[in-house]
Amino acid sequence: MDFSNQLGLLGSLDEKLNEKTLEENSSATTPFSLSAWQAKDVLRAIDCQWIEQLAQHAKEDNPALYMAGALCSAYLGAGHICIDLTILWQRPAEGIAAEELQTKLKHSGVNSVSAWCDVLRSSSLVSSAESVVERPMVLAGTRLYLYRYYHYEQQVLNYLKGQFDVAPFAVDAGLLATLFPKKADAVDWQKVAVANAASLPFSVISGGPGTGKTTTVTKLLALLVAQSMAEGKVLRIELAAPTGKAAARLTESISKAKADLPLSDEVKLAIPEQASTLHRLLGSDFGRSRFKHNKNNPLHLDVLLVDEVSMVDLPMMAKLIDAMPPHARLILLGDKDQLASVEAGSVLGDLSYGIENVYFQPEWAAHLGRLTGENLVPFGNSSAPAISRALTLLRTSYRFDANSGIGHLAKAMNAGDDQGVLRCLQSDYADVAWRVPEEGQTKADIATLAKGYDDYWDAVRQKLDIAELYAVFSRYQILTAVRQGEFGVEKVNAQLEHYFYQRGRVKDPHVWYPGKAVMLTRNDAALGLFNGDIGLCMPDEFQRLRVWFMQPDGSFTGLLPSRLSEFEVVFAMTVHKSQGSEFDRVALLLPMTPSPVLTKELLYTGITRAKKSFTLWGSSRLIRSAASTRIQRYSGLISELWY
Ligand SMILES: Nc1ncnc2c1ncn2[C@@H]1O[C@H](COP(=O)(O)OP(=O)(O)OP(=O)(O)O)[C@@H](O)[C@H]1O
Repeated sequence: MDFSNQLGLLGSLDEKLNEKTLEENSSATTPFSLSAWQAKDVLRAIDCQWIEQLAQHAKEDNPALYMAGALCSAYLGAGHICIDLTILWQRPAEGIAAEELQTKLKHSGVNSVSAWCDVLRSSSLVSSAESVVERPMVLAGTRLYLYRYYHYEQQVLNYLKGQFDVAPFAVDAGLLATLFPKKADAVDWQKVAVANAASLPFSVISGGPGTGKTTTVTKLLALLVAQSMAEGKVLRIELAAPTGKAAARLTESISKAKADLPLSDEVKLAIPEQASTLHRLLGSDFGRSRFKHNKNNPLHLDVLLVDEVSMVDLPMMAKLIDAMPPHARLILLGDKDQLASVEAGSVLGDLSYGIENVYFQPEWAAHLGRLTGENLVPFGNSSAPAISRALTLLRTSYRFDANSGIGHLAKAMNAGDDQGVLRCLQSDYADVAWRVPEEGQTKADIATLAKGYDDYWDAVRQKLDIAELYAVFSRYQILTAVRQGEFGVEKVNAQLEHYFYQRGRVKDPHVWYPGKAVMLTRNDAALGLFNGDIGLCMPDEFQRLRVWFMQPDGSFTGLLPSRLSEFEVVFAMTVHKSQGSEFDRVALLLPMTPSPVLTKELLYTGITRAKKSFTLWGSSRLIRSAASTRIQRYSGLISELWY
């Protein structure tokens, strides 16, 4: 979390408050002691620091304001865009009982949510959403935001609302029929998705693993390209994804899917394959949060396709939208059920909130029915909000058939069906296994887990070409749910390296060695590498060890290890870091003790990283509890778009 977001605004607040110095204000009594909540880990040091500074500047004796502000800051740290005072009143946070919060508020004269809102509205630190001015916080109804995040949310909402009234673009139904020649009995949602996205300036296509997202958007791009060619126009298309790995996968999938298109080579050639990271597309100057491309210097494109959108946080989405030229189309692709972004927001989840049940407004269902020849009347819903028009959900997985344990397990986990998950783990599926780790057995478990890397060590010994080695490495991955503790990523990596050392595969785990696998933990401006990029250490032709990174175009760059500053070993990685990647074989390790990070989204994301085999390591108690725990992130997007 970028704490400067909170503290940064104090700079401008400073000026507005007549350059009062901290010395002058040092007599200001901190109006409410936050230390009790900090001691319970409800607040972080940064939340308290921020509020104390605000209190010193504003000199308002207003505990109810500072309580709300501190919680707003803490919730942002946990990934929420705002807090809703109505919800907070009943359920403040883990570690604070509603009674405790309400008693504290009552002591400061606040007896209800509306009284709390009145107190906030009267403060010089809070702007009202009706007439926003630059103050540290904004109150919109009962939702309280830090100013910057309110602004990001408004940017996204204003963009979306601006797209809803655009008249649909013409779509060549004949071309659509060429691209989807077979008539299936059930609705062909891929065809509907293409017709929908081709009709609109903004669209979202969501689907689980193997539901044909890439196949579908490749056909969509083909349709757009062919239509433009027919009009004698050249379409500028850009492909992007949040991470280097996801961009490389998109490049690979699009180039494969293009080969099967039933269209001319001329059309195929005009569809780009090369995807870049969002940072690169927007012109990152790394350390800074500003990008080269923005409203004043928009991207030079007509169509932008962004994959793995579940990983895109609200600030990045706002910056992306800001850089879109007004005439361009934006197509978002992702799996709405995956873990939300590491940083604040759950943009794809919020946009797709009602996608499972709501479907299209009746006239839009009729429009798409005419284009596709599908009977979409049953999917018309007169109460569907405007956003529903932009969404299509792909429902059939072509990767996992009826016999696939991974498919069934993912489905049960996604539905939060804890009994179904256990039944699936106990069944005889060839592609799913379950192990319950026991205390004191870690050594044996690590040996079992390490066996998955046998192929990789063979490849290292044979000094395979780096591209082949990379491919072998990418087939197997150990995932962990947590960073610390038993079965946390740090300990597991150390234990694996030690095991490889004992087996003679690694001479000295404390120095660079052939086969060492690392993941960068920070963007590196000088090297043009990104957080999450994976490097494999192997000698070059002069027998000098280099760490090889795959570039988005599939080529490899070898760097001297001394040039890398922030990285970690990656024989195991967290599920968070695995988003955007897939592996043939996955072992997912749950911690030994309960953890708030164990949610159905985390396990679903871990399960769906596996293509051919999946082993879950964890107790039935923790698996059941995770299946029944959903991540919820507060924002105003759902209420503004869906109600
Ligand atoms: N309509 C279809 N009929 C048959 N096979 C299909 C269909 N659509 C996609 N496939 C196949 O299913 C597989 C997965 O498709 P694709 O890669 O497009 O899905 P995806 O949703 O992008 O997958 P991922 O989860 O890997 O991102 C591919 O082998 C593809 O050829």
